[in-house]
Amino acid sequence: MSQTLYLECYSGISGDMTVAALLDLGADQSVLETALKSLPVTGFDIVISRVKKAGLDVCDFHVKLDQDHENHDHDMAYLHGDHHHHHSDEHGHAHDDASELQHHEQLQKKTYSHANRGLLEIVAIIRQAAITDHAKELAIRIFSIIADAEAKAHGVEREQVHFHEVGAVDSIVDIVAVAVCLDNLNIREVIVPELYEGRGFVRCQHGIIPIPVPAVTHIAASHGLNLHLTSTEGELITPTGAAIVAAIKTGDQLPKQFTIEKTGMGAGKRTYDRPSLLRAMLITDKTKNSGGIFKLESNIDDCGGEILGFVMDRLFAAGARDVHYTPVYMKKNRPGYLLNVICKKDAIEELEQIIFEETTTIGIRRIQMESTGLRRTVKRILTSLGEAQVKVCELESGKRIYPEYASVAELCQKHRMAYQDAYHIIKKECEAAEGISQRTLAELNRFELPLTLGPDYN
Ligand SMILES: O=C([S-])c1cc(C(=O)S)c[n+]([C@@H]2O[C@H](COP(=O)(O)O)[C@@H](O)[C@H]2O)c1
Ligand code: NI
Repeated sequence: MSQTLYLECYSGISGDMTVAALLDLGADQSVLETALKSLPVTGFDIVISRVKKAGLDVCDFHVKLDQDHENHDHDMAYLHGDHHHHHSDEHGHAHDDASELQHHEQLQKKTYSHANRGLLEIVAIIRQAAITDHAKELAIRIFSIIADAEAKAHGVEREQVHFHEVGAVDSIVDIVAVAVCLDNLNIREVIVPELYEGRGFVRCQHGIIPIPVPAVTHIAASHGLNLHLTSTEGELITPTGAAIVAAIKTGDQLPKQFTIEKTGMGAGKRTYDRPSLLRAMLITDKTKNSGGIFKLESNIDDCGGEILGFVMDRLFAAGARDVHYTPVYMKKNRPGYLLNVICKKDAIEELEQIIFEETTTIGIRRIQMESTGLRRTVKRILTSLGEAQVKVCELESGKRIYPEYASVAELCQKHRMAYQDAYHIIKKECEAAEGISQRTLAELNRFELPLTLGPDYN
């Protein structure tokens, strides 16, 4: 069964935090390790461990790079210190013709080592990995979102974007790992209400850039992400984190009522004034699974009574909770009927097919509704007239018994009695069998009205 993931981003989000949170939620570590070994990329190793964050036991996913591939991603002095930039070149992102040629040569190779990759090379790397098509498609989607944001930030075409930090080995590993873990957990719905972000400036290979960094603002703008700015000094949302959310988010509203099946916590590497944590939860939407009901509606002015009677029977037989018609005056003053069908979500498809097949309608409206129901049990109780089927409903003030129509009608026929008489006997005897005693007037007085009614209450 597919699951709903809720990402709680109170300390922002990055690639490694997401992988760690998903592993903590139960993504298969050996599946991930096999997937990452199949990447045609050298110079890295992964370490999965437990660390403490604000005293909490949290999963950590670390991509260990060899010396040739090391960057400053987790070096707070480099990111936020005022020492001089390590790299003298503030390189742009556009390819010239020569580097374009070099790219295409490299696409032919089976392994890739340099850090300044373009989207085409990264896609080629992902395609060669031994991972599912769904995971490949997801990883490519995340990188494409980053490529579009980088293109906007640096004023170049998407194909000319040359990734630096975000195209380095650790980013490829993080993004492929996120895709493999989500696929492994069979997650199809993802709710991310908001992303908390810090403020100030951060150093990257181009120089010192404002927070949220441009790649993040472009991703947030193009994909409707809700940002929540805080007074924390520093970058809480990385471009990779924002792109992951943009690629997988299916909603930003948590259901009104849900249960938590599992929680996972992933550690971030950077230290700020708040613990660097990403909390992920697998949740079940209780409004969908229990009270979630729908009304199907259709106005019909050109369909005979026999057909409407017949379709009602078919709808009930196919699982409709209720079916009824309301007489209406439609356009051009035509008398017609409004067909109302109440049903559960999983019955919608079949019921709509029946309505289209049987009636002349060419459109059905669908409305999701909320409902409240009393707890009820259907019981068969032995009475002096025979066995009767009743519904026993529970209210705060006590139980109520409702004899079922078909059962009362059967006993009426058997004893040649009037319906009301049989109903009365069955109800009384079933109430006694269920221990429902006759209540006094004081017990029944729920509106706190005077017990002796005055002359105004005629
Ligand atoms: O590498 C590039 S081009 C780059 C661009 C930007 C822009 O916002 S533009 C920002 N950064 C910084 O790189 C690190 C790593 O990001 P990951 O997404 O790979 O974790 C981060 O601090 C970015 O702000 C790089
Ligand atoms: Ni950039």
